[in-house]
Amino acid sequence: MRARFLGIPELTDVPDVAVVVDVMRAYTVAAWAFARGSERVVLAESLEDALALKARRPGWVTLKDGSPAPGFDLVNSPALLRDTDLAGRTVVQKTTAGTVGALAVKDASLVLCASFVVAEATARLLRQRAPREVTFVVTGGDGRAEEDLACAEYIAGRADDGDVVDAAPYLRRAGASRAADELRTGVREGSAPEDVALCLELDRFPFAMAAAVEDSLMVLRQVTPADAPPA
Ligand SMILES: O=C(O)[C@H](CS(=O)(=O)O)OP(=O)(O)O
Ligand SMILES: [Mg+2]
Repeated sequence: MRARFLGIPELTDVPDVAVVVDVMRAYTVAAWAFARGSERVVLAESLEDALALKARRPGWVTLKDGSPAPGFDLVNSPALLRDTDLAGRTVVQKTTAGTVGALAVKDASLVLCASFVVAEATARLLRQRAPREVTFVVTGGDGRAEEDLACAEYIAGRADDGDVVDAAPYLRRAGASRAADELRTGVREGSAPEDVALCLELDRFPFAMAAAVEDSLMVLRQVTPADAPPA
C-alpha cells in the first residue's frame, strides 16, 4: 500500500481511498458522538448550513469548534461531549479543519475519518480493502500539524504491518504538538483540560468511521471491521 500525506490545499485530484485525519479534535469528537449513541454525523459545509439543517430538522444536534454560539448545542470537545446522551440523534458538525478535509475528498470511493481513538479499526479496514494507494489528508496546519501527521503515519504503518508498529513515539509527537499545547493552556476556546488525554487514547473505540454523500450531504457513520485477521 503506497501512502501519500497531503494537506487540504495540496488535494488536486480525487483520491480513490482517503483517510482524513483530525486528532485534535474533530474525529476524536465524532467518535465520542458515536460512542454516546449518535446514529450519524453530518459534516456541514459552513456554520450557516449547519444552522439551516437544524432549522429544518429541530431534532438534529449542532456542534461547532471554537466558542459556544447561538443555535449550536455542543462544542468540539471530547471532554465536554462525553457525558451527553446522543442516542439515535443526528449530529451536525462544522469545524475549521476536520470537516473541511472530508468535504474536500467527498468524491473518493472510500473516505475514512480517523484519529488515534479509532486507529486500529481504521488500519484494519485498510488491510481488508488492500488498496494500491491511500491518500492521508493531514487536516491541521495545511498538512503540517504534528498530531495529525503522527496519527496518519501510525495508521499507514499499522495498515501495512499490523502489530509491529510501536505507538509510543507517535503519541509522544502528538502530545508535544502545538494543538496539544493550545488545548492544555486553554488557548483554544470550547475546550476542557482533559481534551488532550482523550485525544491520545489509542484504540479507545472498536469502530472506524466512513463518510459518504447521502442526499447531497456528507454523512459520517461508524463501521465495524469484520473480525478477520490482517491480510
Ligand atoms: O476544535 C479544534 O480543536 C480545531 C479548531 S482550530 O482548527 O484549531 O481552529 O478544529 P478541528 O477542525 O477539530 O481541528
Ligand atoms: Mg485539528
